[in-house]
Amino acid sequence: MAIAFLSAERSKDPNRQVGACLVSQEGIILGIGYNGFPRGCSDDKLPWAKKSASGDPLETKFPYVVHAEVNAILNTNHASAAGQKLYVTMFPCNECAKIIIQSGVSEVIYFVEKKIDNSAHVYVASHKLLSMAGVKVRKHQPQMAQIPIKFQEP
Ligand SMILES: O=c1ccn([C@H]2C[C@H](O)[C@@H](COP(=O)(O)O)O2)c(=O)[nH]1
Ligand SMILES: [Zn+2]
Repeated sequence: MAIAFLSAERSKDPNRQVGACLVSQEGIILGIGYNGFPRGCSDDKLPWAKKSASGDPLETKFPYVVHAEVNAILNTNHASAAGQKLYVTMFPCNECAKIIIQSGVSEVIYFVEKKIDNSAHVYVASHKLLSMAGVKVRKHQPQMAQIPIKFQEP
């Protein structure tokens, strides 16, 4: 989970930084991801807005951003995601739940569940899909409140 949080730090989303880390049953890190625009799509040329004044959805981030869970699975090195565990800083949306299921991930460990707003149905659908598909889901029980990182003096 610490790696997922460190990965989230790389997200340019001003409103929500999400990180994910795919880990083998033996604890080997297989893939890391955070929410961001696709390769080659500039962070400065696409909108990070959550809402647009004009109401045009193309002026928001949603049509363009790749979710952290998808990036972690796609960034997986040679190993398959099947049977592995996905640590994610926020409970996955329904679209990520579909990718998680189809890639064969066996367990999702999440840190927080998004505060229910107008997208509540999305997370209800996630729970329904993951449960029906037999993917284990649990909330992470942190052992510490922060990740102390001390960079060694050169
Ligand atoms: O499953 C998910 C759901 C959302 N995200 C990312 C995608 C966006 O960059 C933000 C959206 O959060 P808002 O609170 O609506 O700003 O979160 C993700 O990576 N995975
Ligand atoms: Zn998602």
